[in-house]
Amino acid sequence: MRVLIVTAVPAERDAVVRGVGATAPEPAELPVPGGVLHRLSPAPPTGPPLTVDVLAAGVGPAAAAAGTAAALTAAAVARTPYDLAVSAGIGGGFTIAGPATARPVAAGSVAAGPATTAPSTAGPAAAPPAAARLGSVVVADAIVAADLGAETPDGFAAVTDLGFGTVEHLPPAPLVAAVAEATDAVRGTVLTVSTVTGSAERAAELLRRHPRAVAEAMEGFGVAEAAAAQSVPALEVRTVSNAVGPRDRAAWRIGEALEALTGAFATIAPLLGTWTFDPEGTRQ
Ligand SMILES: O=C(O)c1cccc(C(=O)CC[C@H]2O[C@@H](n3cnc4c(=O)[nH]cnc43)[C@H](O)[C@@H]2O)c1
Repeated sequence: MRVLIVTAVPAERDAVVRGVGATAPEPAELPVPGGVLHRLSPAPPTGPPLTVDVLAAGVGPAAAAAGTAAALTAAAVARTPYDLAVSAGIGGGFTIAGPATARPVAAGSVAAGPATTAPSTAGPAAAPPAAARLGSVVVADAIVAADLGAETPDGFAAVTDLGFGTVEHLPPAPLVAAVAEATDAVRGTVLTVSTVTGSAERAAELLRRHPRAVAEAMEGFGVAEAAAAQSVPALEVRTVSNAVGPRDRAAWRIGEALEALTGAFATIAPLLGTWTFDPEGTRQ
């Protein structure tokens, strides 16, 4: 099993490396076009060998897509293709749970505490999931480009409404379920935005358009789009550093979120070691 994990910044990469590396020696550093892979080969307790490469590709969907495409292509050309691409890092959490119609937006404050796990049967069409609180782990069951489209007199139109491309990628459901259950994560839609939300109004608008959104970040769709172009499944794992809403950078709990990211990947790495996919993405 070969897994590519893509973060935005080196601090996130290092947090992931610490988590995966709990059972591995020091990472080797391998150059790829435009970046450096940190390669870890943790020994899974059973099953086939696991290679995990972690890449800090930069902030935003374009940098994420470029870095992911470069790493996937280099691996494919070397005849050692990846089986899975993971977008990982910190993110903003939609901190209030409940049905879309009764889902007010947090006005800047984040309720600390353990994550509430969404029902294990929840899929993209199910009821809105639980709140993604500070420090909680979020696993995307849908990776959605939230601002890829056009403003029209009738409001926002996604590129798909205009007849182009895609705005959503769905990670393999069995893998999402296994990773979310193992990490006690909130499961739901993770939005990819090019502009960090900075107002209650914008947060409310995003939730109105995406009632199952649990978090926003800036790279997931880029990773997933690059992976889809090479028929590689994608996953997105975030830990919540701040509430989506009025901008209050001083309230971001980056250290806590990075620690949670390390903890999440210490749990996820052994799972990946035993994971294989069939063409439908179901577990074998
Ligand atoms: O300043 C630091 O020490 C530091 C350490 C690790 C990460 C950062 C970042 O600023 C990472 C930016 C990254 O975080 C995602 N993110 C986090 N919160 C949000 C949000 O509310 N809305 C959108 N994105 C968010 C995003 O993916 C950025 O790439 C700093």
